[in-house]
Amino acid sequence: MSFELESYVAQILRDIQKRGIDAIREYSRKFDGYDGEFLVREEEFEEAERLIPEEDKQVIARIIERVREYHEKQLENDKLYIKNASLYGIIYKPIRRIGIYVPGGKPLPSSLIMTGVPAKIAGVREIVVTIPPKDGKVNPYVLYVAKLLGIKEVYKLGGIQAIGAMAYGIGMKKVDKIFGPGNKFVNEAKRQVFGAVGIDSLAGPSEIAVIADESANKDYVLADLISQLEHGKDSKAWLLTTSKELAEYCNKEGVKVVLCESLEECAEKVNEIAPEHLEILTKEPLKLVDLIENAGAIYLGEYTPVPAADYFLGVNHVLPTGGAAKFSSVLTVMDFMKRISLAYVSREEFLAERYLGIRLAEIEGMEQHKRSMEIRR
Ligand SMILES: NC(=O)c1ccc[n+]([C@@H]2O[C@H](COP(=O)([O-])OP(=O)(O)OC[C@H]3O[C@@H](n4cnc5c(N)ncnc54)[C@H](O)[C@@H]3O)[C@@H](O)[C@H]2O)c1
Ligand SMILES: N[C@H](CO)Cc1c[nH]c[nH+]1
Ligand SMILES: [Zn+2]
Repeated sequence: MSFELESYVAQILRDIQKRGIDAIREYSRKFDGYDGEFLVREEEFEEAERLIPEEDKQVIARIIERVREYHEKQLENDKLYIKNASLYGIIYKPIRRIGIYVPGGKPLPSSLIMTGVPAKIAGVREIVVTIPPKDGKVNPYVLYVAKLLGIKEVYKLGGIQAIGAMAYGIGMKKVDKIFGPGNKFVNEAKRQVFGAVGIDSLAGPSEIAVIADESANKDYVLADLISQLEHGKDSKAWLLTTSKELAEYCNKEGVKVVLCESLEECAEKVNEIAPEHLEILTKEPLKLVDLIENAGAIYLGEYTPVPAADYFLGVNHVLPTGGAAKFSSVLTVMDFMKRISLAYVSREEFLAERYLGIRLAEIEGMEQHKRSMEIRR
């Protein structure tokens, strides 16, 4: 992230905090050419539903089913155990109110499926969606997906102003955590509002890295690299290969080609990049997986191209970019939940073990902590 981008976004967010809805309206006019009501009306949902052909409704239903099937397996049970008649553990609770940003430069209903489905599985009660309008309207497929998922609060808001509105509660009730991908402005705004709200990850402009050897189909490799560049000029594509012929074939605008001595060297370079997606198209792709430490998602073999994962495999396509895969992960159901630690201690354990706490309180000079443990009978 550049210093210019950071200060540009900070200035807009500060203005939104200071001037509230007036600033939101102004930026909406300026960046999205929109000057109307932000909240989508029931008639607009109905109109969107009418516009969608029956076959597309079936495609969407089937994709939602596949995404649901994959994500349901991620739901974790509370982890509790009993020791000395005491109860210890971790319990999970859904976040109460979340905001989902749906990209709208090129509207991506698939991104609402990828965020809305796991949110529902987690049991989130209140879901707000924002998406930049085009010619004053929200993409009908996005509204249709929202309707299928039971999401009623959809706002015609995009970019930094959408993130500011959700984070500071302007023109809507404030959310607890913001989810969803977006361009560099959205991503930087999410980074800056972290603290006022939670965020899922830094899921910015799309990226792909491919590790391939001489066994890979050249056309497949090139098509996959170029697929992610289609998202926009900030997207990135790297090819790491041991094949000179493939390197030459894929040496096209926007593709950074790195010719390596070995597949191990390819893996090392990938770990430095920490790409959003990594495809491995080698004779034995599974053998390389152990060497990869940093990637948002790893897809193996000829029949797992990134676009398949973007749309229908069921795996989540909201992934960290810009090197954030070094410290964060693909979106899962558990990102929509909080962990709460739980303990219910028995008298006998407390009395037998409290000398530990009392001594540590003495070491730290915490008289009142010590007293709280000492006075119990
Ligand atoms: N990492 C992931 O998981 C993932 C998944 C899907 C999509 N993506 C990425 O999401 C992005 C979607 O981008 P998009 O542009 O299509 O939609 P977007 O909704 O993210 O951004 C469009 C909005 O940006 C704002 N904007 C544009 N120019 C601006 C400017 N100069 N100053 C301030 N605000 C400005 C406008 O409000 C506009 O509505 C792509 O980069 C794509 O690669 C990432
Ligand atoms: N490739 C994107 C994630 O970086 C997801 C997506 C949505 N639509 C098309 N592609
Ligand atoms: Zn994509």
